[in-house]
Amino acid sequence: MSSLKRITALSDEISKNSKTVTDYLSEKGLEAASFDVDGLAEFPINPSDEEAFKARLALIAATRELHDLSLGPKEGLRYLAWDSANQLSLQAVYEFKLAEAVPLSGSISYQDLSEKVNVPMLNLRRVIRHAMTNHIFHEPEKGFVAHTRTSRLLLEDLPLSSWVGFMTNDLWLPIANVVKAMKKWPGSGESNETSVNLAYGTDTNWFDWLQEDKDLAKRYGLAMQAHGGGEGFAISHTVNGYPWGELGEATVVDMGGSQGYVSFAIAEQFPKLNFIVQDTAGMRVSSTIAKVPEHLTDRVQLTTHDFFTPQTVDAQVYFFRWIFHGFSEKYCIKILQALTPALKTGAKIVINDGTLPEPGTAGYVEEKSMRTMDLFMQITVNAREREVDDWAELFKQADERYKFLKAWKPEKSRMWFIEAEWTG
Ligand SMILES: C[S@@+](CC[C@H](N)C(=O)[O-])C[C@H]1O[C@@H](n2cnc3c(N)ncnc32)[C@H](O)[C@@H]1O
Repeated sequence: MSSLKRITALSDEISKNSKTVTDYLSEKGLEAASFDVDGLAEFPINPSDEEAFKARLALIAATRELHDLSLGPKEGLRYLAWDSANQLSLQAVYEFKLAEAVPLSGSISYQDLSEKVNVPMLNLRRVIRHAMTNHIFHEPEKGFVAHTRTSRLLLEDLPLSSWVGFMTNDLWLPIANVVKAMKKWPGSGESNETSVNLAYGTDTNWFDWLQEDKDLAKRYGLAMQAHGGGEGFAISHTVNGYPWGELGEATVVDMGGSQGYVSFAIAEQFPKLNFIVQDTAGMRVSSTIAKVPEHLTDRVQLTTHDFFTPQTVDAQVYFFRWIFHGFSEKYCIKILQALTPALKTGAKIVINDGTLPEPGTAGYVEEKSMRTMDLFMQITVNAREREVDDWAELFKQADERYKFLKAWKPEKSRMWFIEAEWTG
């Protein structure tokens, strides 16, 4: 397609998809998301409303491409490289607690704000004015700062503001050390040979290291909550995306199942299933242990088991959600091998995890999200997201008696199901 035609096609697509979205919202008497301080922080489009849901994703992809095309490759690359300044202004907003210091209604002068947060006026004003180019705060009249819906989220949504702090504060130095780590430890799958180790001068792996700092551990936990609340990661996809009902009366071992919240959700909907939720001893101390809801106590048990040690529980299904993407091949193979002592012929291994789409096959939003997640797994733990073929290979390498069955992505989910069977 000629470059002129591409621009016209994109703008037509944008106009068509905006109309689909706005028609859908106005028919329901709803508003769109907005930067207005009292506006909506999210589009109220139910994923089951296929047309509007898909139109919005197409709108994001087309506006992004048209934006980049309008810049052109040369200017685009210049911008791309120095857009790390976005991280800088966002970090300053987080670190100086500016969302708390700006009043929710009305505005505050830069001078008063500067005194309130104890940051010199000129430095403060420039980071805020840069943040404003990303819709964080606005300047209703010259010299005054007021909230937008985006900055208000930093004030009111603790998991999301923790995500911001975690990414801009805690992971910024590691990000700057990834290439250095790749040169120092080429191809390493060890979780203590990462950019985090270089950035913070530690030999300890990421999870142990972050537990040493209570504030960081808390911020990480909240940030992961914000990530789990992101589009496509809801537990409902785990509950509805696998034919749990076809298992009949069965026991599922939820390995690395944390405090059991995923098992609770599946158990609620499938009354014939029993769950053994295994996690490390550290997750079973009184300060972290969740209560099993009263009506599920006879079907869900929280237990302790290290998945690198031989499995002893006899079950029909061994379930892993968000486990394998946190480990390199060597360790994933160890986890699968440690299962084999307990496996009976026909036992299923069910994995619910990220999977990289074949390049160009997923929409822009999903592709970008999964590619970014893949990089973050490298940054923190030298792990990776996998393609479908990689999953099949993983089972093969662990033990020839594993038979890889299939991998699929429930519609609208960003997480996949990967299923294998024990034939031994
Ligand atoms: C990313 S979380 C996933 C939790 C849960 N499956 C979910 O979907 O939200 C990883 C979990 O694996 C657990 N874990 C890490 N190492 C483990 C090990 N060696 N044995 C058992 N569980 C482990 C962690 O404590 C944590 O609960």
